[in-house]
Amino acid sequence: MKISIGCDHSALELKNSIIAYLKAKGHEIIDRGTYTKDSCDYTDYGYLVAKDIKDKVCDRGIVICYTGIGMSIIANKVKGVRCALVMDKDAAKLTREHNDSNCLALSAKYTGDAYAKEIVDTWLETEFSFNERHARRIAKISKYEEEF
Ligand SMILES: O=C(CO)[C@H](O)[C@H](O)[C@H](O)COP(=O)(O)O
Repeated sequence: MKISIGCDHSALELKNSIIAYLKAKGHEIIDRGTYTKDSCDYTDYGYLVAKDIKDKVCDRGIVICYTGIGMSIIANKVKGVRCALVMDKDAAKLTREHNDSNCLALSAKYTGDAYAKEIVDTWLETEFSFNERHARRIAKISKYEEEF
């Protein structure tokens, strides 16, 4: 899979660790930064990843900040992006099955390195359940998005 990934200063180590992990598994990575621990704004990196999803230059996106909240907010501003902030493996599975989420937000504060990788694996490996009610709700998200 081609995965775009970005973080702010608070999540640099987790981002780099996940990138190394995913590359070792054969995934293609677009690293949108940040690249140093200098304080920066999560908005700029979350936007770049979300834009990659919107522009279809990647299959999925992963965004990471201290809580994961800021990143999920900015990513969800971009049309077509369904970003889920996930701290639990079961939720990683459910957000793929129910929401067909195309972006995963992680927290460097609340989620340790090993568990974050388990979440990433689950999220990448779980397919959307092509169920009428889930498809209908996702279509409504797109419809409401068009209205604003
Ligand atoms: O947006 C956030 C909070 O929801 C992110 O976790 C940021 O990483 C955090 O705000 C960064 O804070 P800092 O004090 O500038 O390191």
